[in-house]
Amino acid sequence: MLGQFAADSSASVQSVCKRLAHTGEAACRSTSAEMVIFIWKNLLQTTKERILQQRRMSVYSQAHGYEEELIKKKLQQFAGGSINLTKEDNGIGILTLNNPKSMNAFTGTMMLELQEKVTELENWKDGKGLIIYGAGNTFCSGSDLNVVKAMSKFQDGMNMCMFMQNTLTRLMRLPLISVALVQGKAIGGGAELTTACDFRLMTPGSEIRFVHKLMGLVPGWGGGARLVRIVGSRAALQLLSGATRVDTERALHLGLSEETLSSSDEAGALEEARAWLSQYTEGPVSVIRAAKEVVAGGRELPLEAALRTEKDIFGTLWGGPANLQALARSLKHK
Ligand SMILES: C[C@@H](C(=O)O)C(=O)SCCNC(=O)CCNC(=O)[C@H](O)C(C)(C)COP(=O)(O)OP(=O)(O)OC[C@H]1O[C@@H](n2cnc3c(N)ncnc32)[C@H](O)[C@@H]1OP(=O)(O)O
Repeated sequence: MLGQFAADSSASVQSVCKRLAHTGEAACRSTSAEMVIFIWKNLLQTTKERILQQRRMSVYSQAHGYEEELIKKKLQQFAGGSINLTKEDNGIGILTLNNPKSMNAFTGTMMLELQEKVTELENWKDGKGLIIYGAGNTFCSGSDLNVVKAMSKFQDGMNMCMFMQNTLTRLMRLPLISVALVQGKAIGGGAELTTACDFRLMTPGSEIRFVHKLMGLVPGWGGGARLVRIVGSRAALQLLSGATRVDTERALHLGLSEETLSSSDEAGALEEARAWLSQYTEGPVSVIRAAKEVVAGGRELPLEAALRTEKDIFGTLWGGPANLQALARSLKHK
């Protein structure tokens, strides 16, 4: 957390320095006390803008009775595993769920780390794509059952639900084309996490299963609402009320998975997933990110709002470098 704050603050300082460079002349005339106040004001403003942007991307705030600091403190008590992020030069991020002794079940600290990594991805301006996969040849078995048992009080459950919905909604809204690489099992919250990605790729023998009914529950990480949008309400109702095991064949049939990969091992499957994703991430960063943003708007907003969003995003590209270069090349799309 502190590390992230330091990184964010340093990014903010850099951005303030850039602004200072632009207004260098005026700043030079200031006394040093005025300079300090100026830097602090800018730093505060940048931090405020970042927090506001995160709120806009989230679903719940204090107004909904959501107590973020309280739930963060509680989650901190359940340590274990990690969420790792590597950002490759080709603009593809690799997010690893790493708790193989529990089939990558989410401990409390993993939930917190996921939120931190999503923030990091929101600030990654060169990113185009994201692959999420689990360590040890399996995707994720949902919440750590020890956490579920310890958080059985109503308000804890509600806060954890809102925490995970906020994080997964921000993940879904990233301007990156995202893929869940499902090896082994994606169970409960693990199945829900796959629905926060734009695409799912499965390896032979893997399965996605919403087991919530068997626990006397329904999805709470937003996986129910997203599943309806992916497979339609009839199939979603069958998968939830039947706690149905969705194998690779059924997932393809339902449109839940794009493709069954040929490799079962981690390295091979990751390589295949990278190759699959690169079909869509090749090209200028601004254009790929804009394509995802247009689709995200179309997926979530009422038509008029989506159209206006599309216009705004179009406006960021029209007459821009990628557009002018393409025009100069007089391309024919044969
Ligand atoms: C409510 C919902 C949500 O929050 O929205 C949730 O996600 S609740 C969580 C929903 N998920 C579940 O209920 C999954 C419960 N687990 C299972 O059904 C099973 O473990 C499978 C995931 C199908 C794997 O079975 P398999 O026979 O292949 O392996 P296994 O059972 O020996 O599991 C390997 C080790 O991982 C642990 N393990 C597996 N899933 C776990 C989980 N969710 N929390 C904590 N530990 C877990 C097992 O206890 C075992 O540890 P030891 O070797 O030490 O014994």
